[in-house]
Amino acid sequence: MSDTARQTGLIVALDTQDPAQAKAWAHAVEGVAGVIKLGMEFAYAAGFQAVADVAGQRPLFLDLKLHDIPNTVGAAVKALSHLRPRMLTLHAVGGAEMMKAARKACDEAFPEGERPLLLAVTVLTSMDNHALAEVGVPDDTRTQVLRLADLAMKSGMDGLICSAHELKALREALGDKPVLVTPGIRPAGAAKGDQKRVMTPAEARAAGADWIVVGRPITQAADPAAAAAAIAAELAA
Ligand SMILES: O=C(O)c1cc(=O)[nH]c(=O)n1[C@@H]1O[C@H](COP(=O)(O)O)[C@@H](O)[C@H]1O
Repeated sequence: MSDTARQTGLIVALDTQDPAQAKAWAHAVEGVAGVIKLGMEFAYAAGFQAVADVAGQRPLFLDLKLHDIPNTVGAAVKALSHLRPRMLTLHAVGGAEMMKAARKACDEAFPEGERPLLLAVTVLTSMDNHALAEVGVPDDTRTQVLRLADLAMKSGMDGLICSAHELKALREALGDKPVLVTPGIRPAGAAKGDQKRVMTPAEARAAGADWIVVGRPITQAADPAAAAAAIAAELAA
């Protein structure tokens, strides 16, 4: 698929502990965000009934970044299936057996199809080469992302979480099939915060992202609806 033909969607990360705030943000980005993301901050603070309440009929990216032994991760995937997420994350460094267990559990929990996309987190966008070296990985971020991406796709994952910096290399190595989702997105001039490997929405689209994930540049803006609309316009330009 050529870069110009690719549609890149916007996922808005509703990172808060407050269900009323999450609902307000979800409402503000209605029609602009293709998917809303609720993660561990919200689920741990507000609980899974609140996750279901905020998501309602909206497509949900449930970002819990599962990482445990295969039996536990498989059981967790089944336990979460009632939420019917559109996307679910797990850490690729959990290994092939863990990812295969997640995929098996997912197939069993959704026998009719329509199962969540399983997305493997490669190297967090908050990490750089130095941070990788600190956890014992001597390779650079790109090499490690490509290694984990290959393992993830061989282990039944549908897609990958990566930074926009690795998109071109991933497309070259793996083609169009993997769903590539990129956080660490910052509109020009926005504060990076704790993110290290960042790109603008337009750059991520040009590099081959299927979805970008944006949190604080929208949720902490004076007008979240306008901020989301501006990013969507940048993706559509
Ligand atoms: O899995 C994720 O969504 C994720 C992976 C990653 O490598 N980096 C990353 O930032 N995220 C998530 O993407 C969102 C980014 O938020 P902002 O930095 O506020 O735009 C947060 O909810 C993170 O949990």
